[in-house]
Amino acid sequence: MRTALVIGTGLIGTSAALALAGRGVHVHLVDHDPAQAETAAALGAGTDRAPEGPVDLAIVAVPPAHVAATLAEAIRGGAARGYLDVASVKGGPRRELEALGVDLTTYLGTHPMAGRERSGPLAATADLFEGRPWVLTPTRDTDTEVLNLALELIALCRAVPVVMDADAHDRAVALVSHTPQLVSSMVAARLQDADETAVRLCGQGIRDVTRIAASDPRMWIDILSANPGPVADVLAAVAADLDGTVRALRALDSGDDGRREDGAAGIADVLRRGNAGRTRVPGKHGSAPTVYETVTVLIGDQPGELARIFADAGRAGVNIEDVRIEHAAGQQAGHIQLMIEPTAVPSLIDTLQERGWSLRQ
Ligand SMILES: NC(=O)c1ccc[n+]([C@@H]2O[C@H](COP(=O)([O-])OP(=O)(O)OC[C@H]3O[C@@H](n4cnc5c(N)ncnc54)[C@H](O)[C@@H]3O)[C@@H](O)[C@H]2O)c1
Ligand SMILES: O=C(O)C(=O)C[C@]1(C(=O)O)C=C[C@@H](O)C=C1
Repeated sequence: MRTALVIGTGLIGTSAALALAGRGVHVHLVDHDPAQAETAAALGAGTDRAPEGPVDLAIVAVPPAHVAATLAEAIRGGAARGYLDVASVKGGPRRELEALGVDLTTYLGTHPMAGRERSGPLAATADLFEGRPWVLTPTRDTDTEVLNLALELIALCRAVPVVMDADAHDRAVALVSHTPQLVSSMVAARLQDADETAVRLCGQGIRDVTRIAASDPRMWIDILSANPGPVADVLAAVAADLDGTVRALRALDSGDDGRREDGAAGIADVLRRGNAGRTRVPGKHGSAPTVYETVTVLIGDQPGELARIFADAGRAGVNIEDVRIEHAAGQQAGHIQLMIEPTAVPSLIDTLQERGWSLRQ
């Protein structure tokens, strides 16, 4: 692929453009808000000048409700040899395109399973898709050329291609993406009017559960409107668990020993099923889940602390698999949690203690 056109230069469009531009593809950037395309160009994602002729691949990265109309216009205008979209839902946009009577042989519906709770080009990064699944939904009519262009895009973004049927994709993301978004929003919504004395105690648990509650509601209204049935099915199952859990907690709160025992069994059941589900979440880069050990270290809120601790971990020969930072309320310090292979724990602890770091249990 030598040339590409990205239509919609927000988080996803600009991230793909940055990856392509960084690997030598000439990328043109278009957005219905020209300031967004200008920002993406200033970040090094390509040029905001229109291409002079058809490009190799057009990537449509606009909100789901605008995907079909944007694609139809690009296909009818002959903007590219192949066209794909990256929307979070696949069945609806394809049916809308079919209804518009567009020739769909050069079109492929795709969905990278990577993103962030922030929107716009300034949130984009060239490595957003690295190691992440990128779903392709070809049909019998899809041209081999557009399939090959999509595979090249995915390889250039260092993602992992996964081929699926569009409706099966929508049912899968209802479970692993769309319902989690709603549940995160509902937990975060409890905080809206909560007392400040409670909110200032927020620790890592609630940060983990509510990160995606900061996502753009307009985008999610679009996504959920295009996948309401499958999401309602999963949410109904969650609601049944919620009902059972409330009943178990009420029983635990009663004065009757038998009811309390039943309540404890109900709570244990949901927690154990949660453990079992969590072990099925793939690890970094889509590999089999790995259980890491966490080493927690106190860090000061001053320049260079993170660089210093990473350098000391490097000195211990330890690969940091994941990292989290928790800032202590009202203090010039915080905790950094370093997730590492269990066998590396003794050597990391020894080195960090030698280098004067304060470790926490
Ligand atoms: N945010 C995520 O985590 C994520 C992950 C994977 C896929 N997606 C999908 O990627 C697409 C883009 O999402 P995003 O997070 O980058 O959103 P975003 O809000 O960051 O960017 C969308 C961009 O599209 C532009 N736009 C809107 N309508 C347009 C039109 N008709 N023509 C041209 N430009 C238009 C907007 O000005 C904006 O710059 C969506 O379809 C979304 O479902 C999002
Ligand atoms: O990590 C996040 O912030 C995301 O919400 C990303 C996420 C997801 O659910 O995994 C959200 C929607 C997209 O369609 C794909 C990815």
